[in-house]
Amino acid sequence: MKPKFITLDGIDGAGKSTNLAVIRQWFESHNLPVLFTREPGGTPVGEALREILLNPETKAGLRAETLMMFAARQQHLEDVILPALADGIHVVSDRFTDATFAYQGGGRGVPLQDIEMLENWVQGGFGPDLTLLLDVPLEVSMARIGQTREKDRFEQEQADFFTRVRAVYLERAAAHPERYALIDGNRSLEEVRADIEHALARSFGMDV
Ligand SMILES: Nc1ncnc2c1ncn2[C@@H]1O[C@H](COP(=O)(O)OP(=O)(O)O)[C@@H](O)[C@H]1O
Ligand SMILES: Cc1cn([C@H]2C[C@H](O)[C@@H](COP(=O)(O)OP(=O)(O)O)O2)c(=O)[nH]c1=O
Repeated sequence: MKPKFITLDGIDGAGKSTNLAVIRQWFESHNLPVLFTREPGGTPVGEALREILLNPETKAGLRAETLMMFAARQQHLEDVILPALADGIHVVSDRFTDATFAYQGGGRGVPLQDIEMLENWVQGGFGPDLTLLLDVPLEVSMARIGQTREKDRFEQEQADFFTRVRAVYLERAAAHPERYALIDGNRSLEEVRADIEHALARSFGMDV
């Protein structure tokens, strides 16, 4: 079986971290080799860039922020993602290029054509086989983030920023329904789990 590249994305508070455990358990129970990684991050260079990017003190401009996301991604692809796939290991990334379209494009207003250009430069034609997109209404995301943790540089943004971020995610999923599993994250954990398991099974051609 050709190894798959699967990404998990969505606005902050949609339930990504919570549901990574579901994905992990699914791979374990099907005895499939898998590597979990994240963006920005996944390599020493990427993790150093993550520190800069998420630090509320960082005053990066729009283009510098976007380029740092892609610099981290370039290293991640070269050192982690592509080698694992070449070794027959499936890869699950907690966020990928959809997040750049959504956050830097939708949120910050970087023209989407500029992001597409960088996507082509860094990735060539490479991209996820499946993107699990967790979606929740803004109020739910805000309530969840507000309750649970110290906010990073992106989480400190205001509601209108996340409205634009969410809209770009949803537009991308609507434009390429074959690649995305749009999952309503505003339900019980059991219901969300069932949808994620269903999407994974479908992607692997298993009877569902
Ligand atoms: N389906 C759900 N129902 C209720 N609470 C949830 C659900 N999914 C996640 N949460 C809670 O919301 C908060 C944010 O979830 P988390 O998984 O950290 O989101 P993300 O990684 O997408 O930012 C956590 O406190 C988590 O327990
Ligand atoms: C990958 C990526 C992430 N981001 C943002 C989205 C998130 O707010 C942040 C990464 O946080 P995230 O991975 O969600 O971490 P945590 O769940 O630990 O808070 O980086 C971008 O703005 N652009 C990108 O290309």
